[in-house]
Amino acid sequence: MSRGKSLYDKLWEAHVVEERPGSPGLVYVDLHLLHDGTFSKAFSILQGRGLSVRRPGRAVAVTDHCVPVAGRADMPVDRMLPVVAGLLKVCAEHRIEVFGPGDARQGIVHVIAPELGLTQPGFSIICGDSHTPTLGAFGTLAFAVGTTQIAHALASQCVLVDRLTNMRVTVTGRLAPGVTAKDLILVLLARHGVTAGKGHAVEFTGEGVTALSMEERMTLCNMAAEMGAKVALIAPDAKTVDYLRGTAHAPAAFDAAAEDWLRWRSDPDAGFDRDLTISADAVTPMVTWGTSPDTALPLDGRVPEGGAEALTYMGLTAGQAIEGQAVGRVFIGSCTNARIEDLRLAARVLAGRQVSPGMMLQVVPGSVAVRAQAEAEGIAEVFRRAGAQWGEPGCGLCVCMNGEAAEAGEFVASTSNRNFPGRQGRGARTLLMSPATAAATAIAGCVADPRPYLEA
Ligand SMILES: CC(C)[C@H](C(=O)O)[C@@H](O)C(=O)O
Ligand code: SF4
Repeated sequence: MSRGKSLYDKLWEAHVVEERPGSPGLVYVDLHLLHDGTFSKAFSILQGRGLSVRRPGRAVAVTDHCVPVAGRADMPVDRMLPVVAGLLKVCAEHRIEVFGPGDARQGIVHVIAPELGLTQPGFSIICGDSHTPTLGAFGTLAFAVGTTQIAHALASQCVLVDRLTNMRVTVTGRLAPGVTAKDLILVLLARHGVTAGKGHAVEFTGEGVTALSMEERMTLCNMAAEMGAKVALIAPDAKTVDYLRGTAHAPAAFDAAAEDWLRWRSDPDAGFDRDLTISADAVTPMVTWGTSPDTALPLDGRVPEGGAEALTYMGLTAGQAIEGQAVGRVFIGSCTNARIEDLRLAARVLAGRQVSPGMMLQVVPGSVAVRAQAEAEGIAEVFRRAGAQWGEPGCGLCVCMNGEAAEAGEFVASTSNRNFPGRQGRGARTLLMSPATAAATAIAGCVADPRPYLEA
């Protein structure tokens, strides 16, 4: 009996140019996103082969990984890391549009691509960055590529990629107040591990997903990458259409396009190779204790036995409570949680309060647009009054590719997506959590539950 097609199958079939049994498929790329963290070698390959960029108008570049996020306002580009000027130069040479420092469209690639309406349902988008599945929240076939594939795509507007199998994660129920999409994905990771989505395109579906805002959906799809998923997907609906309406790159015939977008969904009888279900009602605020994103536990949990190496790195003891763990620095930022709703939530916790003495709280908005919005809404002022550093858009302390880093041994409460050893500085200890929990932690000086602050 023939079974229906999944959203992934449909997107694949709409973009695959050539497919032979046992070989990767040749997939056409509607949009190629480039950033300052991974472009350089790919352009060298191109140059070495004497090739030019086939469709410069179908590529967009942005500086995010390597730009400073503090004191940037009047800084000349040549005082930043050389790679920043390098990206601007190579893009000028190849006539690729680039959003550099000072550009109103600048921000973290996965934040600006949706914000500008560059991400649309039914598109195929690639980027040399593992968190590209974030864009799948729009029903977009978005996936990460490596250096060679970047070069191939620049030269041909196509990439060779293996077809994935289908996985479905059904989310029932709804998240409780003070509990976020970040907590939901951390529960999924804790339960199913960092390889749960390996080889699969993961479609999130169910009441718990439709109830999420577009920004929360992006958080979910962003960290599907931590489950090993190359592609994450959510079927477009009215919220998707509303989000994209009025964006800079929204189609001119918007209503007709929107109608077309809504057909991007899995058939009711589509088959999935793996099926998981999770209840959103039961999710509570989560925090990681170890050195991979699946080492997550509820705030009232205790650090588990085992994982001796992780415990040594983290300086934690099996059996200890995680709530109340002292923290030196809080980072609210990254492509996981630096959109306006994340900042609004953090500001609700911080309003009228002060960060704990000696605590460093850095708030780094995901884009220039998010930053301006936060200024306009008075949220930036809430952060400043609380004693936070209010940064300029970029990846910043999420990955430390811009020269900034936390200190060895320092505990960093972070709204980012990875807690690998050395990720936020050599010897630095990352605790992943939601923006609400991070804000509460900044006030308390130790890992703290945001819910009492939100109720008060
Ligand atoms: C620099 C880049 C290649 C890297 C990625 O691919 O994800 C970075 O964004 C990260 O989050 O680790
Ligand atoms: S914010 Fe972090 S996870 Fe996201 S693209 Fe930048 S470095 Fe990667």
